[in-house]
Amino acid sequence: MAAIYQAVYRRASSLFCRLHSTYVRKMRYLNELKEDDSLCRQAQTSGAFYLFHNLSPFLQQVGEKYLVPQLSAAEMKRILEKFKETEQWIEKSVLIGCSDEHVPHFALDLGALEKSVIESELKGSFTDLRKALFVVDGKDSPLLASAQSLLRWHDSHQYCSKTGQPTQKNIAGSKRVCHASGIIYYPQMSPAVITLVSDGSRCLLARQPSFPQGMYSSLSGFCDLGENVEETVRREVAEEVGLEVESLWYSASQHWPFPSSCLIIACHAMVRAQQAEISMNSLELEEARWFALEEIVEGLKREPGSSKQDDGASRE
Ligand SMILES: NC(=O)c1ccc[n+]([C@@H]2O[C@H](COP(=O)([O-])OP(=O)(O)OC[C@H]3O[C@@H](n4cnc5c(N)ncnc54)[C@H](O)[C@@H]3O)[C@@H](O)[C@H]2O)c1
Ligand SMILES: [Mg+2]
Repeated sequence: MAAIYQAVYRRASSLFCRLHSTYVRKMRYLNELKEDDSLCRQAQTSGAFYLFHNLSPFLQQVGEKYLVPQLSAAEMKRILEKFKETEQWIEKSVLIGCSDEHVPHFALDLGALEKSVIESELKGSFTDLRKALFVVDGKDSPLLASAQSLLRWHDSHQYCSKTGQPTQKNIAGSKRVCHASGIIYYPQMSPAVITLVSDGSRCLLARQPSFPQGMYSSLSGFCDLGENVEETVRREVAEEVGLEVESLWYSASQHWPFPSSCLIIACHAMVRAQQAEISMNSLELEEARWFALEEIVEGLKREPGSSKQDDGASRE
């Protein structure tokens, strides 16, 4: 009987593997880790850890490259022992993904421990996220951005906004609960739009006062409560440059960690060439003007950092 059961089980598991792609199995596994504290606690013992210090990610320079190292649970234990800290620290970490082989990835902020000791122990440095995003491999950027956003959210949601009592995170860090009121808090992000406005032959770019010298960007703005994406694009273009959008369409979207977690929705918008006179809102913008295609092509040829203040430090 047991042999039949085993055969049926093996057949069912191989069917599951064949029916579901690596991606589907990975997403289901991550979802299980978020829902099941004991499974996630177990996963931490074999996980890989990305380190942060006061929200700055840990990088290692190898030759010209900047790597984002993953530490094993054993290496984490060794580092924490240096500080006479217990492994309980590991429970402060948050789940940020997993490999195709289901090795779970966690992020942990060691901001309460001496930065220089960790840096010299691990031969690397904690680097401001804006600078890190300019130097790491492109595939690591989304990971650093979303890990920092999640760590930032936990750091600023330690207390229930209704009762004032401490909130507790689940092991994965996908939510926090106030046990006094039963309120569950989920990580938040703010939707925002970024819009390339065109009059058919030129496109409109602008500068905020905080931008590094020489940097222009398309218009952006946060969605107001109750607005859809189209309404936000029309309002922001009207508010910032005094133009009426005639038509618009969605282009792409990405998570953006500044000033804190945003979902940036990129759109194209057209205005009538006959009504393209800019009336800039100088409370928000320092400069806004139309650019011809040749100017954009020329500008894109410039190396990042070629202007004196362009270190990305004040970039939005
Ligand atoms: N990638 C880029 O080139 C680029 C360029 C510009 C802006 N951005 C991003 O676009 C987003 C919108 O930026 P913006 O400055 O144009 O917005 P904005 O035009 O809506 O103006 C910012 C102001 O909106 C208010 N605001 C409303 N909701 C807010 C929220 N959830 N968070 C913070 N402020 C809020 C604040 O008063 C803030 O000063 C930001 O995340 C910014 O970092 C990206
Ligand atoms: Mg704006």
